[in-house]
Amino acid sequence: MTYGKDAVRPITAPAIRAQKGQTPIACLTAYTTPMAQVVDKHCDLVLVGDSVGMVLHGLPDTLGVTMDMIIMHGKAVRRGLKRALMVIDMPFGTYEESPEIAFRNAARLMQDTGAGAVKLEGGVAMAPTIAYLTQRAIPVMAHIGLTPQSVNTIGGYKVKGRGIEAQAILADAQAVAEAGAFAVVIEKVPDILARRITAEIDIPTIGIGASAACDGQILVVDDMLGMFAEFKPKFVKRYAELGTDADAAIARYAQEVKSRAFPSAEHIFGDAPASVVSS
Ligand SMILES: Nc1nc(=O)c2c([nH]1)NC[C@@H]1CN(c3ccc(C(=O)N[C@@H](CCC(=O)O)C(=O)O)cc3)CN21
Ligand SMILES: CC(C)C(=O)C(=O)O
Ligand SMILES: [Mg+2]
Repeated sequence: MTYGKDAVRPITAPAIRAQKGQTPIACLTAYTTPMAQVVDKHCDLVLVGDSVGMVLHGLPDTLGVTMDMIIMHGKAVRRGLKRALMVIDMPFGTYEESPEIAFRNAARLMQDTGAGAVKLEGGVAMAPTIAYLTQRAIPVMAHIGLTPQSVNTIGGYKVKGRGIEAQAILADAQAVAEAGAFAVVIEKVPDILARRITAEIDIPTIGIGASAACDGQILVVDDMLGMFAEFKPKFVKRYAELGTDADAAIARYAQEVKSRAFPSAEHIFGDAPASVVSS
């Protein structure tokens, strides 16, 4: 191991921040080593999202995701990365209470997984926490608009920032930029609002269901690969249909086992000594 060198991915939080107004920032989630390896080849930023709870653990929302759960996936992702910045979501309940508690948990996430930054949900209300962390060596990505950990107070995963609510979302964007976030995810808001925010703040905006004008885009990798079959929000573009492919492959396998078509000669080992097999 090269001292000091292998620890930092070539793409750092300040490098992402410097992409503002330059070429768009390509981001995806990953939760496992093999997926992280593929995303690392092509994307600038890999998010270990708390969506892992819904996508891989069958939870109904992201609120049940724990530190231990996200740390396990973070360690796996870290092993697959050579280049991209690794960002890890702070789970619900691990940062809202106070900046001090947020620091304790963010430091643990970075120490245990090797992530280069954390992400947390919230705008104006979380600005003091974002400032506290960034002033203490923890790069923070903010997340505004639709914040899935607030599903119970919002009452669903609807578009945010239509009508007068747009003012509050713009204030959130300005607050997190002012507090020192190196980038901000903007989820499920009208195109015109995401455009205006992107034009008005000096940190990169990363859109998900937001606008092509954002400084970057993010999706849940399982969604864009069509692996998470039942989840089809408007903002997800399907670049593959791996869920359908898996269904067909597994159906064929089960049928071939039952008909003894599998395994065939090419999958079995020959030449046991006659003394063993004859009786
Ligand atoms: N697989 C997956 N992809 C995601 O993008 C994602 C997660 N999981 N889990 C965490 C959050 C939750 N997110 C969500 C969840 C639902 C919708 C959504 O559009 N749901 C409904 C509409 C609901 C409504 O309008 O009230 C839909 O039509 O799909 C959007 C983002 C985004 N994040
Ligand atoms: C959808 C992205 C932005 C996220 O927060 C997650 O995957 O948890
Ligand atoms: Mg998340």
